[in-house]
Amino acid sequence: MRVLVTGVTGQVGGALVARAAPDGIEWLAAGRDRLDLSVPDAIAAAVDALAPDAVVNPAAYTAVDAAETDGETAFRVNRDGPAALAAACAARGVPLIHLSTDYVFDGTGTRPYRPDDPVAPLGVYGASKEAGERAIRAVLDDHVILRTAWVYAADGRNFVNTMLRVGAERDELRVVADQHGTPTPAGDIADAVATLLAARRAGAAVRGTFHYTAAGETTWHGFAEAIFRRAEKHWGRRPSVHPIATADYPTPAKRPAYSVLDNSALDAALAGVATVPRRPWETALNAVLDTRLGPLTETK
Ligand SMILES: NC(=O)C1=CN([C@@H]2O[C@H](COP(=O)(O)OP(=O)(O)OC[C@H]3O[C@@H](n4cnc5c(N)ncnc54)[C@H](OP(=O)(O)O)[C@@H]3O)[C@@H](O)[C@H]2O)C=CC1
Ligand SMILES: Cc1cn([C@H]2C[C@H](O)[C@@H](COP(=O)(O)OP(=O)(O)O[C@H]3O[C@@H](C)C(=O)[C@@H](O)[C@H]3O)O2)c(=O)[nH]c1=O
Ligand SMILES: [Mg+2]
Repeated sequence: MRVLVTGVTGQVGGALVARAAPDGIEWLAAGRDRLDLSVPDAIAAAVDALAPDAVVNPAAYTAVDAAETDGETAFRVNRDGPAALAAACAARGVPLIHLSTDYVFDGTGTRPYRPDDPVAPLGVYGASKEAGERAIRAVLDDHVILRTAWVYAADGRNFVNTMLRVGAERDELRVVADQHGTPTPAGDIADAVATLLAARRAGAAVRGTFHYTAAGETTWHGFAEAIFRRAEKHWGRRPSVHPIATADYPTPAKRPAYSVLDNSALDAALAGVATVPRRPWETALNAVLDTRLGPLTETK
């Protein structure tokens, strides 16, 4: 089974193609040079040229604040590109696994969001991703939309690397403590996608919208504290992180106050076929930080 993977310079796409493909699966890595989501008219030809048996689409416009003033690009990349990709999959009769986000929710929920809970994005990025989900559902039955959240990897533009950069320079940081979610490593998402593909190859017909994150929940403040708890073992110092309210950290885009995702639908869909790998968020974070900062020694 030849699996076309987009966004291979990004966190999730990069983790996927860096990972050994499951038995019988071969990755076809397609960067922006081979498949540009902002040129929807060229997508069918790009897919035909690669002739995949399945497509995974982690490529996206992910700059949440920039999207507020560049909605045209965000919608082209996050809605029109995926729509064309889904149409190309439909024409070839192959499935699409598409990545989406917790930012499709408005954050007024009081229990973890289920895949069929109503969406109401607060910002342009979330709206463009939500529009992409709808566009895929409209043209391709054989799809999996996998929403995840708060993604990071040792390399990449993410909150962990922002905190490490700023925390290396300053002794005090201020981080919002009233937005709740679940930090999730790109490598774990890649493992979940690989599990889905292997299940698919074994004949399981998993279709629809699902959630996948690490286990547990925290706030951006709690995430920052955990980052520095581990970094201290490497650095021998620890900056203090002051909890603040969202109102005290103004950003162009509004973000959900609560976007914890209920993962049980995915586990249920794969029950009896495969176990979806999932670690507690802080266990996963510590492993990624040790990769990023080097091995711990006894003396540190
Ligand atoms: N990052 C996060 O915190 C979260 C991400 N998600 C979703 O998960 C998925 C993966 O995110 P992540 O890996 O973190 O994203 P990254 O921001 O790390 O990478 C984005 C990727 O998309 C590619 N890309 C951007 N524009 C285009 C385009 N016009 N044509 C082709 N490729 C393009 C980039 O390529 P290039 O290097 O050329 O720019 C890059 O490879 C996305 O769908 C995202 O919406 C969901 C929740 C949280
Ligand atoms: C750097 C920094 C951020 N913050 C706040 C701002 C914001 O509310 C929160 C997170 O900021 P970031 O900009 O790093 O994260 P953000 O870009 O909002 O991350 C999102 O990216 C997209 C792609 C997704 O799909 C989401 O799941 C989510 O991961 O932390 C502080 O309070 N203090 C700080 O020093
Ligand atoms: Mg950001």
